[in-house]
Amino acid sequence: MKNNTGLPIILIGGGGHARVLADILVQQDKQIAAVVCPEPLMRSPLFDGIKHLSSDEDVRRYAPDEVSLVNAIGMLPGADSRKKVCEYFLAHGYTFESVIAPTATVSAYATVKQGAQIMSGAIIQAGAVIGEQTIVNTQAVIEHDCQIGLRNHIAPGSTVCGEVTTGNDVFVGAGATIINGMTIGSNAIIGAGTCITRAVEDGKTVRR
Ligand SMILES: CC(=O)SCCNC(=O)CCNC(=O)[C@H](O)C(C)(C)COP(=O)(O)OP(=O)(O)OC[C@H]1O[C@@H](n2cnc3c(N)ncnc32)[C@H](O)[C@@H]1OP(=O)(O)O
Repeated sequence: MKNNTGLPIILIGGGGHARVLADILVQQDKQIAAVVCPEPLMRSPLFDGIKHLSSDEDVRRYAPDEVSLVNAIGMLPGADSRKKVCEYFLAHGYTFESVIAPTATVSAYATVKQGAQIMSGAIIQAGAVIGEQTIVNTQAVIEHDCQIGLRNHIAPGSTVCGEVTTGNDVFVGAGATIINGMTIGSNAIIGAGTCITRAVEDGKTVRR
């Protein structure tokens, strides 16, 4: 019941993304020590028997070398809670665990950076780099040699073709396609179902 750092895991967040992550961690026989959520936890067998902490300050009763964190707050356009949690705990010396679902396919020649989350059925091809804290969600495809920045969310079913570069805090909506070689600026939002055929500037929202 250990994770890959050998430390018990604290899940920061108790919503839908947290339950999907908990499902993966349980499948991998990893130890979830606690879930942090200011509201009462949704009744779910996934959280049975797991300690409920209600604030980030509660986490600080654990020393940074006693636990490993998983950022279980989802990322939707315009919401910055995931980013704030990340910055707060890194500043206090904690480490975020990466999560790679057993059904994800990650090339041995790809790089998945610290705290990234590769969800069920996602595919990461050779030469791709997935930035820290980025979510590659269910069945998303990151093709060869893409450079995906820090804290992106590549939502379910989206396709990022070869040699695409994204900045930081980019959101790529469900089912979107980015054709090969494109550059997507930091904080850009790509609407669900959009096909991107031109570069997208920092902070731009593009929809169909
Ligand atoms: C596990 C998970 O569930 S992960 C979550 C995955 N979720 C997603 O991928 C959702 C991504 N979000 C979107 O695509 C959003 O709609 C955004 C961010 C592009 C736009 O959001 P907003 O600016 O708030 O748009 P809003 O909802 O107000 O809609 C404005 C108009 O644009 C339309 N619109 C919204 N999104 C899209 C889209 N992706 N493509 C085409 N039209 C859209 C709306 O129908 C609406 O049209 P109307 O004025 O004719 O009624």
